Amino acid sequence: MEELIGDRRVEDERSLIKTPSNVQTNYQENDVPTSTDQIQHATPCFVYTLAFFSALGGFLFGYDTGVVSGAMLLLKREMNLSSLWQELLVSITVGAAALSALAGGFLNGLFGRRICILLASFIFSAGGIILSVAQSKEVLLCGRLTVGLGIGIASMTVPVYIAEVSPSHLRGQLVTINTLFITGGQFVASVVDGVFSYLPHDGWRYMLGLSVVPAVLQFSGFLFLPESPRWLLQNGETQKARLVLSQIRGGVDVEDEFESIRSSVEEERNDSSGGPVLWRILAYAPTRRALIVGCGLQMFQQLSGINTVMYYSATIIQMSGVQDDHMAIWLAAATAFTNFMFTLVGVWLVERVGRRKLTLGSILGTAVSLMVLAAGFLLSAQASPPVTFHPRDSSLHNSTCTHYGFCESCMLDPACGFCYGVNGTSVVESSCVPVSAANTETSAAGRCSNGTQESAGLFWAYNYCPTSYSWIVLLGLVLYLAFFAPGMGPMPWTVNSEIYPLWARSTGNACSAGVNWICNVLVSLTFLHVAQYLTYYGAFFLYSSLAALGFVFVLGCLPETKGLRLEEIESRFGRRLCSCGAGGSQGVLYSRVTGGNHSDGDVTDDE
Ligand SMILES: O[C@H]1[C@H](O)[C@@H](O)[C@H](O)[C@@H](O)[C@H]1O
Repeated sequence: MEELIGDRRVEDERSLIKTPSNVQTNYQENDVPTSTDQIQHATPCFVYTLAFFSALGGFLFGYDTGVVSGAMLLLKREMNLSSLWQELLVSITVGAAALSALAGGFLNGLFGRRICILLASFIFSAGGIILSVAQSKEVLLCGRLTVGLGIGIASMTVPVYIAEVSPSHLRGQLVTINTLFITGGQFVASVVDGVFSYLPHDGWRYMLGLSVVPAVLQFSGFLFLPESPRWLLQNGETQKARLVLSQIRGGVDVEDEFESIRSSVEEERNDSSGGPVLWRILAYAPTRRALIVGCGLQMFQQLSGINTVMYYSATIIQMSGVQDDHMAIWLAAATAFTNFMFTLVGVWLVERVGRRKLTLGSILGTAVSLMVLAAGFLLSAQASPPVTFHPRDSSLHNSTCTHYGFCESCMLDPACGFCYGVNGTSVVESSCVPVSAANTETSAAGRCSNGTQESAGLFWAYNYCPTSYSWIVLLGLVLYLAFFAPGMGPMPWTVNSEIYPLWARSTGNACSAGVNWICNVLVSLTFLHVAQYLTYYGAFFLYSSLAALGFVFVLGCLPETKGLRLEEIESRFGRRLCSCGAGGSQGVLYSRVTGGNHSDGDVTDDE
């Protein structure tokens, strides 16, 4: 019986999905457009407006996490920041995001999605203002903490809100647009960093303060936008929910959809055994499995090293011989742009190939490109130029840097850099010397204390070594972004927004977003140490193995949710998922739910 109902719902839903064949058949049979057809053709602009204003939260998430690297270059000079303070200013935002994402689950359940988005944009605006007027590093810290609180709430609320207001055939695409806005925010931040890095003073105030503009835009927009109809129904505001649903669907008949939400809310109410939501999620097998899948995806997203690769992109590019600082900033902007463009590919693919195939292809490609990156670093390390020149400067005698025999070991010590000359294509007269405490672009003493002096044939390499294998590293970087950005970038957010039943949605998303931010902090804080112990190629081999592990996880645990109504997705987690491969019990589950019909490239294609 249960299975029959499941079949009917999927059939109903499938007829709502726009495919040339079903639209045409309806017209031929009835001659009069049905309400289903109207839904197809009239995906109302209102849904896009809602998605746009919500995704501004994603933009701010991307902007505020991306802008700091460029701002830091100026801040450390103008505010005389020690490396501890620099690290604090970067990581406090991510740490605060982790905490507020976790708290966001509670706030979402209590006050609704709309209030939480309003709250996040208010916090973003406040944070931007604090940062742009800061006169001391303590105030800066306070501003960075504030924006972190905004990022955490936005990162878990926005995907949920978009998923809840979208029609199912567009849901994946619209939620993925939020990640497009995240990567768009990171790209805009890198351009803003580039532009304001030319200002002699206070460029960082503009960089950090500009986030107020989208924040105020989002706040003003959301004053007029509605609450999610699903949350309204769950909180007993039935009439309002019906009104909002029909407004969002452009006035077409929403009775079917409304009834399906209502019956699932009622079922949940009757089944509800009480106790804290997290406990109920863990105690009920389908939601427990959903939580494992959601948190696992978020964990593997971060463990495959996206933020390290993005952060490290400027150095990777410098390895290829770009010495000029401004040039490196612009090339880092090109990396962010590549990330953005490939996320766009994800928006295009998600409703065509589905979440599962997209994630599988993406994580496999990510693992392989991390291997390419690692191989590039390995070859560069093996060809690392030796130290051939030992300056007599007395201030260098006590430095550990002078003990290193090769550029590779010199570069792995954050206190040292490599000063070298070039004769044709070979490195000559190279020395390992301490880096200046105030500015990593120069050495503390010796020939490179004035930075790069290309006219004198002298070069300063901090954090990298001159190598002829840099093209392999560059290739690895581009491949990495091409594979990661369409799938592993957006899918963890998209999948999480849809796999939990309504009663568990806020808490489930809060936990998985929390896992994302915690793993983000872990990876970025440990990267330098990992690189020191394992060297760069070791670190990237490690990320590659973690991504490979992620592939196995996705293969065994992630069901396809494309095209299903939110209320139907719970059934996908009703059977054991994680012990099976694509042909295991998951395959059985798929054919039951879909009645074994594989047509239209719909929900069945992953058996
Ligand atoms: O999905 C996003 C995206 O991939 C970003 O580029 C990355 O910085 C974030 O950490 C991630 O959550």
